[in-house]
Amino acid sequence: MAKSREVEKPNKAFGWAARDSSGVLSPFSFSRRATGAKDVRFKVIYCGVCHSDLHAVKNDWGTSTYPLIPGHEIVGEVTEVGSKVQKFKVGDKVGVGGMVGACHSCDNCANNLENYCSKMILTYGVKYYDGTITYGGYSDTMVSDEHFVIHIPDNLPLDVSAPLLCAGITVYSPLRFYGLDKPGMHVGVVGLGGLGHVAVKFAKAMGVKVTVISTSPNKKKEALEHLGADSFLVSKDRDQMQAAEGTLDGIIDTVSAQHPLLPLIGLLKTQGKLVVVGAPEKPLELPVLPLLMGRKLLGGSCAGGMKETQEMIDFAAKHNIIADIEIIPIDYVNTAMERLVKTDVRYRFVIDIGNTLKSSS
Ligand SMILES: NC(=O)c1ccc[n+]([C@@H]2O[C@H](COP(=O)([O-])OP(=O)(O)OC[C@H]3O[C@@H](n4cnc5c(N)ncnc54)[C@H](O)[C@@H]3O)[C@@H](O)[C@H]2O)c1
Ligand SMILES: [Zn+2]
Ligand SMILES: [Zn+2]
Repeated sequence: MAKSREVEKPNKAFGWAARDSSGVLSPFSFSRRATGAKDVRFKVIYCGVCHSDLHAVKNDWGTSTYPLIPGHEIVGEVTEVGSKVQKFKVGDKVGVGGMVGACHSCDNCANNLENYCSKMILTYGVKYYDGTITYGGYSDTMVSDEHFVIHIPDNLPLDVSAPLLCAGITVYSPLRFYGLDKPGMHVGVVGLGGLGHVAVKFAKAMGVKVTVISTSPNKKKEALEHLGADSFLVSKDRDQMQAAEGTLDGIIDTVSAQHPLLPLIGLLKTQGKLVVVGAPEKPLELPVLPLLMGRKLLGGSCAGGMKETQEMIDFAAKHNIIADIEIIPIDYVNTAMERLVKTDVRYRFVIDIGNTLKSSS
């Protein structure tokens, strides 16, 4: 008996948390629940810095609670599994993305769309079933129900695959769902940041022709020569935009701030699809007539279900798709956030949690 009570005691954990909407992160001690029967516990080795982490620490969406430990591109190595865990064993390389819970009984869950379950539990900043608050991956350990844990294939290094757990699935899922994955199609990617740069790589691996649409020509050479895009449009250059009107089957719009949709709708062919995945805090203006005139479609998409997330990672492993990252120590994270505001990153910050996050206690 004494032993089982001991096992149920929460474990000490350590991370970096924002305490208020200044968004400044600092060391924070907390606890993680004991490993339950269906839980996987792992040592966090790397965690990506998603722009959503920045929105969250600054309470851009008005939903944040503090202290808030961000991070939902979490990878590491399994240190303990519960008695009923079937898919994982100690030593496995694993990852957790944006969610750690769902109801498992609604239509969305039945269709492997846990990400759209009304009871979906985010990886950080919300209440878990046991009443505790979820904390993200800017921390030393992670505990999650095995259903929300992803196997990282052996040929994918952990640091460059961490961003796939959010950025990767967020662009892979709409490319598949909206049918923008057919060889020979022509797809635009707007915003060449964390999401955008992996969108280019996934679309190219699907055999799609890719045009990057960016506000400035700064990233043109890299987009074409390094990321493999076929063409590059500067959205502020009217002549270029006009010449490209009606050429795209679809667009994945990853822009994190307010921006005009009209020029993007103009780039679509008849029946083309504009898919918005960026999450600006303010509403975007939607000009309806240009949609009607071309029977065009505007859609959204949020991350992806667990089955599709594993499929995405396996696809990435097969096609050698990895994120382009800048590895940073944890004590650089506030500077990294400031640089993210200025879009000064190529193309994802990844925190070296394993080597640099040390508990002061
Ligand atoms: N739908 C989802 O499930 C989901 C998942 C992850 C991230 N997001 C959201 O997607 C957005 C992008 O995330 P990210 O991590 O790739 O961010 P990022 O900062 O790495 O990239 C954002 C890109 O948008 C560009 N941009 C910023 N402001 C712009 C403007 N006013 N006009 C044109 N371009 C502009 C930047 O140059 C950059 O290339 C964020 O809003 C994030 O919260 C959504
Ligand atoms: Zn994210
Ligand atoms: Zn559900």
